[in-house]
Amino acid sequence: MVAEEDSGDLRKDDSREILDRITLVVNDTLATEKTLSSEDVLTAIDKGRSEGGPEGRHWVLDPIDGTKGFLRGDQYAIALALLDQGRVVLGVLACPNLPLAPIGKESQGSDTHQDGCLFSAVIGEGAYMQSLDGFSVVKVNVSTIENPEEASFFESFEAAHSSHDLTSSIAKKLGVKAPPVRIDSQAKYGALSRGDGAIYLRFPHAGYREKIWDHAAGSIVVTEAGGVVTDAAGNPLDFSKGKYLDLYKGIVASNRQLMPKLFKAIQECIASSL
Ligand SMILES: Nc1ncnc2c1ncn2[C@@H]1O[C@H](COP(=O)(O)O)[C@@H](O)[C@H]1OP(=O)(O)O
Ligand SMILES: [Mg+2]
Repeated sequence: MVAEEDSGDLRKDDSREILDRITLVVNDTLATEKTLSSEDVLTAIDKGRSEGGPEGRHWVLDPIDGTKGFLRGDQYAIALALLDQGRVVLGVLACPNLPLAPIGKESQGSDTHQDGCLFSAVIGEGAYMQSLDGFSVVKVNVSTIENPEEASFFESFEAAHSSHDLTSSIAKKLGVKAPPVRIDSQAKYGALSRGDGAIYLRFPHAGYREKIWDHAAGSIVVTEAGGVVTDAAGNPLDFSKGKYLDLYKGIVASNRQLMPKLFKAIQECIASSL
């Protein structure tokens, strides 16, 4: 398993109390007769130390994606994906604070006010959403919008995670009328997969390297919903290189119809920002 966290901090002396609390929660949650010790819990966390790569199968886990959103009480996600020979073949994305009803659009008179969505996708089988309590499974599809002026786009809430200036110049060039929808975590991929918006733009600042656990589950949910996820040069994301993604500039996700115009605007805006 390739996972974001290890047990390093929990093994420190001053973490004893929090480790005891975590061990209690784990034992309350697991449906097993056996009671785990704190050491068992630490050992289980450290099973996430695999480096991934092009061979065999690897689970890829981000237990809390969008830590900033989680702490603010906004959006976050629990993201799990399966790599087979370096390719994402399955993804599950839990978004406990994402409304089941569409976000980022004019109110559509929905009477659903429930929060908590679970997105899932298996390669070749489409993408699905259900409520976190396991009801109402629906197939999801990305937006079919072709005119960029009618498209709305998602980006990071945190300006430190993605350049809001660059996305704003891209949106302006495309004639996008709606303001950006800024939310944390891979919940953006989930919302995109059900057509809440039509574009997701992510341009981390120079020097930041994207990790596979931040995109594996989200990207298969979007591609199985009919969307496209690439870097800013149109290259597909390559999950076979270990923990990191080698990207040109950033990540772009949208529907097929919008991609040509989107790339043209992206190239022009990147060129004029250099
Ligand atoms: N400086 C950074 N630039 C881009 N992404 C970052 C940066 N620091 C952390 N992240 C990661 O970006 C992802 C969330 O970004 P966003 O919510 O803006 O989409 C998270 O995986 C977060 O890590 P983490 O999972 O530890 O929260
Ligand atoms: Mg993350």
